[in-house]
Amino acid sequence: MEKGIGIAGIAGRMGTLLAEEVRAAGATLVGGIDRPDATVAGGGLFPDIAALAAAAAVVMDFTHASTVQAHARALAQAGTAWVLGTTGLSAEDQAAVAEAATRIAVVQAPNFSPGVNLVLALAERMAAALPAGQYDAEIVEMHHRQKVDAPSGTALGLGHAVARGRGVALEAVKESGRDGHCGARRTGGIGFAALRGGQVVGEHTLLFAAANEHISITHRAFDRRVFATGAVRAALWTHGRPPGLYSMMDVLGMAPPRG
Ligand SMILES: NC(=O)C1=CN([C@@H]2O[C@H](COP(=O)(O)OP(=O)(O)OC[C@H]3O[C@@H](n4cnc5c(N)ncnc54)[C@H](OP(=O)(O)O)[C@@H]3O)[C@@H](O)[C@H]2O)C=CC1
Ligand SMILES: O=C(O)C1=N[C@H](C(=O)O)C[C@H](O)C1
Repeated sequence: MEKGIGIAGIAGRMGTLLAEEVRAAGATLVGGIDRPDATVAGGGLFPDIAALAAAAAVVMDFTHASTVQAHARALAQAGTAWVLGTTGLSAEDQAAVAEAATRIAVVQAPNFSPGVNLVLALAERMAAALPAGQYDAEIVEMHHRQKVDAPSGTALGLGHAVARGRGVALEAVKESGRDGHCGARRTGGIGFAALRGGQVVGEHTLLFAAANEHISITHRAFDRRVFATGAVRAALWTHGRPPGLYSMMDVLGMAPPRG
């Protein structure tokens, strides 16, 4: 990779670790963008995403959903690959990601840990095997008090995996933020609950609750570094990759072959 790796959000919780992991992988860190007065450990602080995109072969992006549409345009224009970890995207943001992916390689994942991606694959298989009329699917997540979006991107990813397994669209069956007289649970609904507190790195449980048994699968991240090493792996994987919207499953070799 001639130009090296850039980081959007380089001074943030993830950005700081990403910079360390780029160096640990023996790759070149060109620098990143963040708030103008940010201190960056290694590489330069670029004035904006266009300048970073011009200098880097790939940008790892862990910022805020409000940046996504501008970053999509700048990276597509520069022909720079994009590893997108930011969560909380709107439908319009997601459309901008898909548009960029017609021109550049984009690896988008709500969670870059190998363990969560295995859980996502298992979730789809479990949902396909357990009748929706008997097994109520509930997704519970907990994160640190600073997290700004809910449910987490990973929780939504789990919801989509369950919905795929059941052959339905998540939007049609999602039950989020129950409060007050919300009525009885809908058959086939996929429920979400988000807890926030302390410095929890990220915990996700998918529960299938039937009348006579419960099955649950839980992932706990103890250190953000697990996301950072996965994202650097994804960034290196983009080298020479044709335009397209890829997932961490593609990077891990767990995705079904593309038709
Ligand atoms: N996919 C995955 O595996 C993971 C995804 N995430 C996601 O990554 C994102 C970031 O998380 P985290 O690192 O904890 O958050 P932080 O708030 O610690 O870091 C984000 C950084 O981006 C900066 N930033 C925000 N907007 C801009 C902008 N317009 N231009 C330049 N810099 C900007 C912030 O600056 P300022 O503080 O001034 O706003 C901050 O320094 C979240 O969406 C989170 O959900 C997190 C962990 C793993
Ligand atoms: O904001 C975080 O911290 C995390 N965000 C991601 C998400 O929304 O799923 C991944 C991880 O759980 C940490």
